[in-house]
Amino acid sequence: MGVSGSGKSTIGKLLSQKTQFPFFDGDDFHPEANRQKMATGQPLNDDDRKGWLLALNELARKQLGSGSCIIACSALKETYRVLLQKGMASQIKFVFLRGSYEQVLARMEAREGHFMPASLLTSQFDTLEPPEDAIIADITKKPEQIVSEIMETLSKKTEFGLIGLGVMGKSLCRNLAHHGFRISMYNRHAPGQEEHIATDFKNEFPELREALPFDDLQAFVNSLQAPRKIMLMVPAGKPTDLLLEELLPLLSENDVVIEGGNSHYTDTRKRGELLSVHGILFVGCGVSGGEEGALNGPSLMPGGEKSAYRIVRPFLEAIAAKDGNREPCCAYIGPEGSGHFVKMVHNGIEYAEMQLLAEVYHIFAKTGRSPDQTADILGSWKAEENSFLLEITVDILRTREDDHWLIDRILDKAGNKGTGNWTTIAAAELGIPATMIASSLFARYISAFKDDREIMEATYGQASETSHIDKKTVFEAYRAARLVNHYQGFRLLREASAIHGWDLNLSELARIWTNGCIIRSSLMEKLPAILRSGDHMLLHPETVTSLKAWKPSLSKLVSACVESAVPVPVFSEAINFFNGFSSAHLPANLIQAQRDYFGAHTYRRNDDGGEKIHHTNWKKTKGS
Ligand SMILES: NC(=O)C1=CN([C@@H]2O[C@H](COP(=O)(O)OP(=O)(O)OC[C@H]3O[C@@H](n4cnc5c(N)ncnc54)[C@H](OP(=O)(O)O)[C@@H]3O)[C@@H](O)[C@H]2O)C=CC1
Ligand SMILES: O=C(CO)[C@H](O)[C@H](O)COP(=O)(O)O
Repeated sequence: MGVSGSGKSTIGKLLSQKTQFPFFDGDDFHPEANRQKMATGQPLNDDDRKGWLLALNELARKQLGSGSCIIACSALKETYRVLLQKGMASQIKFVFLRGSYEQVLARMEAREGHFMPASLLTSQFDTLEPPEDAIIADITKKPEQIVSEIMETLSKKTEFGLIGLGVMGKSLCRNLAHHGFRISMYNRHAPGQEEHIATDFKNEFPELREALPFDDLQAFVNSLQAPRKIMLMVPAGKPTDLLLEELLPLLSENDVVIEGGNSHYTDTRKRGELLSVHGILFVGCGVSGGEEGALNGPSLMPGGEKSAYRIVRPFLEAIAAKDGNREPCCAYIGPEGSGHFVKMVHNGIEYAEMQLLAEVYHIFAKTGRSPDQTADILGSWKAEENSFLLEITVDILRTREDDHWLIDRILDKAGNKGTGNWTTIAAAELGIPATMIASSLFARYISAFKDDREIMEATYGQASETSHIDKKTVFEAYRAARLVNHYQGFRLLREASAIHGWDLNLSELARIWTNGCIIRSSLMEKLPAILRSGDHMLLHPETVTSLKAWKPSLSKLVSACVESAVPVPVFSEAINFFNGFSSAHLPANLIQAQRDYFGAHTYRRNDDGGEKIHHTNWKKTKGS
C-alpha cells in the first residue's frame, strides 16, 4: 500500500519473485462502472471503492485457500484497509511504502514518459491515513533492499509476544498458535527454580513448533516485529510493576503493551500514563474464562487508548470466544482503566453467583441429600437456567476420590485474590448498593474464621435440617436472586461509566459475557436485548413477570433458612434489596431526623416539594 508512485508494483513484483506468491495489481480489479467513471476523469468516491475493495478481499480469501498472494493497492484510508482484510484480519500483513510528497514527486518525474499532475499527488497525500500496524518500507532505499527487509521481518520476527507462562499465559499462547500467529513466549529465569520454562513448554505442544521461546527479556523483545505487541499475564500488583520496570527500557515508541492480569483499574490508569510518557501504548485488558477459556476462547475486555486497541484488535478478536452470532466476545470497552474495572465487576457478579450456588448446596445438604443427589437436582435446572458455574458445580459435586465425594474433603475456608473486595469498595465509593457482591465477599471472610465457627457451633448448637424446603422453592429463589445480582452489577457499571465519563455500552458488555467467561449463562444471553431496549432491568416486562412469579419463593426460602439457622447471606441480601428497592416509603425519614437531632445535618420535607433544607431544634420541640 501507499500513494500513487510509491513503488507498489515494483516492490510487489520483486516480493512475488522472492516468495513465489502470485502478484496482483489491485487496479486490474475495478468493476466496469469504476473504469468508466475514471475514463471520464471523475474521481472515485468511497461508495465506488467499496465494491472494488470487497473484490480484492474476495481475491485474497481465494488465494489464502491455496497459499498466499501479494496485492498492490493504495489502501489509503483505515476504512479501506478494514474492508480489505474483512474476515481474515489476522492473515493479512500490510506493507506501507512510505515517502514524503517531494520524494514521490521526484520519482514520478524521473519516470520516462510518465506525467502525474501535482494536484493528484496532493490529493493522495491528503487522503492518506498512515497505518498504525504495518511493515514500514522507506522508499528512498533500493527496491532490493526494501524487499530483503520486508522478507526478513516477515520470515524472522514474530507478530505477538506473551510474558508469564503460568496457567493463563500458557493457554493463551496455545490459543494464539492455533490461530496461526507467530509468537514469542517469555518466562523469567530463576536458577534452580524456574529454568527453561518457555523451551520446555514449546517442546510439549506440537502447535508451538513455530513459536520462539525465551528466558532472556532483551532477546524476547528483539524477536518481535515493530510495533511490538506484548501481552503480560503475571500476578497483579507488585509483580506487574516490577516487570514493566524491566521491560520499559527495552521498548520503542508505538510498541503496545497489553496487561491481561486482574489489575486494579487505578493501577492500570497510572501505568497507561507512565507508558504514554515514553510513547508506549497501553491496553489494560480484562481476561475471563480461566485456563480452559484462555485456551479455547476467553472473553476479553480491553480498555485504554483506542489507537492502541486497533493495533492489537486482530489478535484479541481472533483468540476470543465467539457469541451466538459468531461475533468475538471481545470489544473495546473504553478509555484508561475501564477494561479492568469491567473485569473487576465481572468478578464481583461471579462471587455472588458462586455464593448462591454454595448456599443452594448447603440447603440441600441440610435436607440430608448427598452431593450426587444435589448434583441431580442442579443438573435438572440446566434446561431452564443454565450457566457455566452451574455446570461446573454439578461436575464438582459428582467428583469422587477413593469412594468418597471429594467435596466433603475440601476445607471450608474460601480464598480470594482481591477483585470481590475491590468491587465492594468501588460500589461503596460510587454509592451503589451492590449488596449481594458485598455479602458474598463477607461470606468468604466468615468462612475463614474456621476456629471461631467451631467454638461458636459447640456453644450455640448446629443448624437444624431443612427437609421442609422443597426443590421448586429453591430453584425459583435462585432464579430471582440471580436477576437481582445481575441488576446490581450492571447498575454499578452504569454509575462508574457516568462518573468516569467512560461511555460504557452495557448491552455490548453483556454480549461479550455470553461466552468464554466464567459468568456466561442463559440469563446473560437475554441481557443484551434487555439492556439495549433502555428499560430498567427490573422493570422490563419479561423480568417483571419472572420476579412476580419467583419472589414468593425467595421470601419463603430465606424465612425457612433463618428459622433453621442455615446461613443464606446472599439469598437474604437479594430479597432484602428487592423489598427495599421496591418500597416507595422507607424509614430513612427517621435516619434523617436522628442525624439532624445529634448533628444538625438538616433534612428535607415531603410536604414542601423537598427543595428546601430544614433543621429542627429537637430538644426544644421535644414532645410538642
Ligand atoms: N487463573 C485464572 O483463572 C485467571 C487469572 N487471571 C489473572 O491472570 C494473571 C496470571 O494468572 P495465572 O496465570 O493464573 O497465574 P500463575 O501464577 O499461574 O502464573 C503467573 C506467571 O507470572 C510469572 N511471574 C510471577 N511473578 C513475576 C515477576 N515478578 N516477573 C515476571 N514474571 C512473573 C510466573 O512466573 P514463574 O513461573 O517464574 O513464577 C508465571 O509464569 C493474574 O493477574 C490473574 O489474576 C485472569 C483471569 C483468570
Ligand atoms: O478472574 C478470575 C476468574 O474470572 C480468576 O479466576 C480470579 O482469581 C477469581 O477471583 P478469586 O481468586 O478472588 O476467587
